[in-house]
Parts: sequence; C-alpha cells; structure tokens
Amino acid sequence: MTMHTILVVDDEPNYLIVLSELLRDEGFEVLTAPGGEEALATVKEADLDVVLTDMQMPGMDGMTLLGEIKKSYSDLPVVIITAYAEIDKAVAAMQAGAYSYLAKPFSNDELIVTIGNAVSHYSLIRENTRLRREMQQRDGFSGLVGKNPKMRQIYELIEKVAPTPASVLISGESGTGKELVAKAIHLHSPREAKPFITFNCGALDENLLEIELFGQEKGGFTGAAALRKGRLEQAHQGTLFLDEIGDIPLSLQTKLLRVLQDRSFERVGGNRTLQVDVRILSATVKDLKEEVQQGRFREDLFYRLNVIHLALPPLRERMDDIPLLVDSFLQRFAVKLGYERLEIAPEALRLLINLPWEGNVRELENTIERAAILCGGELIKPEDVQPESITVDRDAQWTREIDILRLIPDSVQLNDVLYAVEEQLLNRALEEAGQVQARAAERLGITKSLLQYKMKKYGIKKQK
Ligand SMILES: Nc1ncnc2c1ncn2[C@@H]1O[C@H](COP(=O)(O)OP(=O)(O)OP(=O)(O)O)[C@@H](O)[C@H]1O
Repeated sequence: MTMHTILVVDDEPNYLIVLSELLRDEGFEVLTAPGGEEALATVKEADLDVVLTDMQMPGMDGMTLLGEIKKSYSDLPVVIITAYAEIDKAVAAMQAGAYSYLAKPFSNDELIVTIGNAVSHYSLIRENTRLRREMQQRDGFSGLVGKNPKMRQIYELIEKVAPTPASVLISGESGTGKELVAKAIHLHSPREAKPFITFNCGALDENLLEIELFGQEKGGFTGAAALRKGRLEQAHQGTLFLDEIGDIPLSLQTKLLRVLQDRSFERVGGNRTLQVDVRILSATVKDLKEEVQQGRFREDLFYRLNVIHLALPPLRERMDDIPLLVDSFLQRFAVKLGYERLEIAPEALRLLINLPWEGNVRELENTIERAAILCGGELIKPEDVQPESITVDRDAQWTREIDILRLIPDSVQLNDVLYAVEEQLLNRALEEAGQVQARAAERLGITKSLLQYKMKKYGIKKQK
C-alpha cells in the first residue's frame, strides 16, 4: 500500500510534535514546517497528499500560505486549523479553496477523519488526471484507431456516455466509423455482456422493415405461420443500434417513438403490448435537423434519439491519423493473407496522405487490402495503391475492338511493354490536357499524386 504524506505546519514546536505523532500512529508519513515560508519550500519539493496548517503564525500566516499553494497546486488539499473563536476566518479559508478546517480544540478522531477524507479526495483527483493523461496519449480506443484531437474528444465522450442509459445519435459521412463507435459504447456500458443488435433502417421495404424490427404474431390479421421476434426483442437487456435512421419511413417513426418513450410496442399482427429493456443508439449520414425541417422526420423522435450527439469527423479532417490507420490495416491484412511481413514504401504512404478519401476510413481500409493483395506480400509500392474512387473499366469497348497483341512483337518482357505503354499514355494525356496535371490525371483515371509519381519515375518533366 502506498504511504500518504502529510505536511504539518505550525509555529508551536510542541503542537507540531503532538500532531505529527498522532498522524504517524495512523500510518501517515509526516513532514513538518515551523512556518509558511518553510512550508511553501516543502510543497515545491515533496510529493504531498495533504497540507495541515495552523492559521495564525508569524510571518506568512495560514491564509497566505493557502493562497500561495492554490496558485500552483490547485488540487492539493489544505486543511486549516483555527481557534474556535475565529470561525469567520475558517469560512474565509474555505472560500479561498481550503479543503476543510478544524476548530481548536478538536478531538483526535476529528483530525484523523478529516485528514483521511482529504487524502481520499486527492487520490481520486490524481487518478482522474492520470486516466485523462493516459487517454490523451492513446493511439486509439476500443478498435477505433486515431489520435487526432477530434478523435480523442470522441473517445472521451464515449467513456462518459457509455455507462449511462442515454440514447446517442452518431452522425458522420459514410465510412467514418459510426458502427464502430456504437459498438464501443455498448462494450463500455453495463450491458456489455448482453446482445448488441444492429438494424439497418433503410434496407428493406416498409412492411418487411416493420416485421423485422417489431416482430410478428402468429396468426393474427396477417395470418403468419409462426411467431417471429423482431430485432427490438432480440436486443432485450442489450443495445439496439439503428443504422441509417434517417431512412426510416414516417409510418414507423411513431411506433419507434413509443419505444423510446416507454419501451413498449406491439408485434405486427397482434395487439398484445410488450415491454422491452433496450438502450437505443442510432447513426445517420443525413442531417436529421434538415430532415425534420423538410417534414421527413418527426421532431419529437429526433429529440428522443439525440439526447447525446456524437459527430464523427471525415478522414480529410484528420489526415494526420492516416499513417496510424495504415499501420493497423497492414497488420490486420498481413495476418488475413498469411504474409510474414507487410510494409508500405514511404512514397506509397505519401500518395495515400494526398488523396481526398471521400469514402473515409472504409475506402482507406479497402485500398490497403487491395494493395496488399496486388503487392503479393512484403512491400506495398506506389503502383499497388489504387483507391476505390478510381475504378478499372474492364468492359471498356476499345479493349474489344483493338487486338493490342498484334502490335506487340513476340517474346518481349512484360514490364518493357507496360512501361513503354504507360510512358506514352502519360505523355499523351499531358499533351491533350495542355499540361494541366489534374486534368491529365482525370483523363487517365488516376490521382494527381499518382500521376506525379509516375512522371518522376519516367523522367517526364513538368511543362507548366
Ligand atoms: N477509427 C477507425 N479505426 C479503425 N477502423 C475504422 C475506423 N473508422 C472506421 N473504420 C473501419 O472502416 C470501416 C467502416 O466503418 P463503419 O462501418 O463503422 O463506418 P460507418 O460510418 O458506420 O459507415 P456507413 O455509414 O457506411 O455504415 C469498418 O471496416 C471499420 O472497421
């Protein structure tokens, strides 16, 4: 067990001895100071848990010492000892930030309880600060990778809201990690061991959607052959994650609102009212406020879902996280593809850092997976990097019209042909685009950064 250190400050040597002995007997480590100045020097040097000081002392008195300590060590608890007749001074000390006071004469028990409370209070503050610092240094949280300040704020919010029953609305562009965030909230909540059920509100037609979410009674007016429990019931005692909530039809919004209000609902085709214990998380790429204004989304439902709002930043607003994300994907795909080693060449990484990433982290993840396959293991090179937004049209008409092979002499090296063709294509595209690189890249269906990389590779000089 760690020993807690108390600094006792008093100009009366006998009193100092008595207090120190008492506290030592209780297992505290005790340092002493005969006055305010000496005490301040000790505060700066020692790792203290509590300062216990007399109010009245010659030179720097207890009140001034308190003020000085609070300037630099605002969390360190200071307990003031006052004469019973000077209770007004004790009140002033409390207002100035003292943790507590002891009015003379006080009993041993009073002293020990007050100091014990101050020690526990400070330990809690220190633990919180340590956790916060640890969190600030983290590279990720619960499967989410990234240490950009915007992501760190998200981690902090997740930690705060996860233990509560509050409904959380997660917004963000496609591929920003909304589902991962929902899972992290569930995993840090008291419902962690219970089901996490996802329901995609935009996937099916209206009737099927209702059955899928609320279930269906056997027989009833729909004549269903068997009873079917919906996702809502499957999530009982756990978490229901409503993905693409902005797509849920208006007709189902009323029924969902009731679930949010009192956790009650009826299965389709029945009139038995059932109760369910679920926490509701939802996600949207749409601006739900705008949907409310357009009359497509119920305002009361919006407020019920949006008790806490978590807005995920697009990848382009946290480009500094790309190397970390790439690193984690490299590790994942090396294992998945059975490679002993998988790394990325610095030029290839540089290419990735310059792309717009409209598909966010999902697009980056897919790009790395494709590059990992294309490179065949070990090292991803710039030519292996082909983001999703750049697609290859294998059915293009021209490939069927021209017999390219007729133009190529027999027994040539594959790379010689590819390099020659690539170089000529680059030159032609640049010429046709009036040397405007962005336009040339667009004609070729590659990114500007990749074009620049290839120009360097073939020694094609910039004309503009
Ligand atoms: N911060 C992140 N760290 C690691 N992987 C991430 C991160 N964000 C997203 N991903 C990965 O990107 C992919 C997309 O994430 P997810 O499905 O959570 O996004 P989404 O915002 O819910 O997308 P959509 O709106 O299209 O459903 C997943 O494979 C996920 O693992």
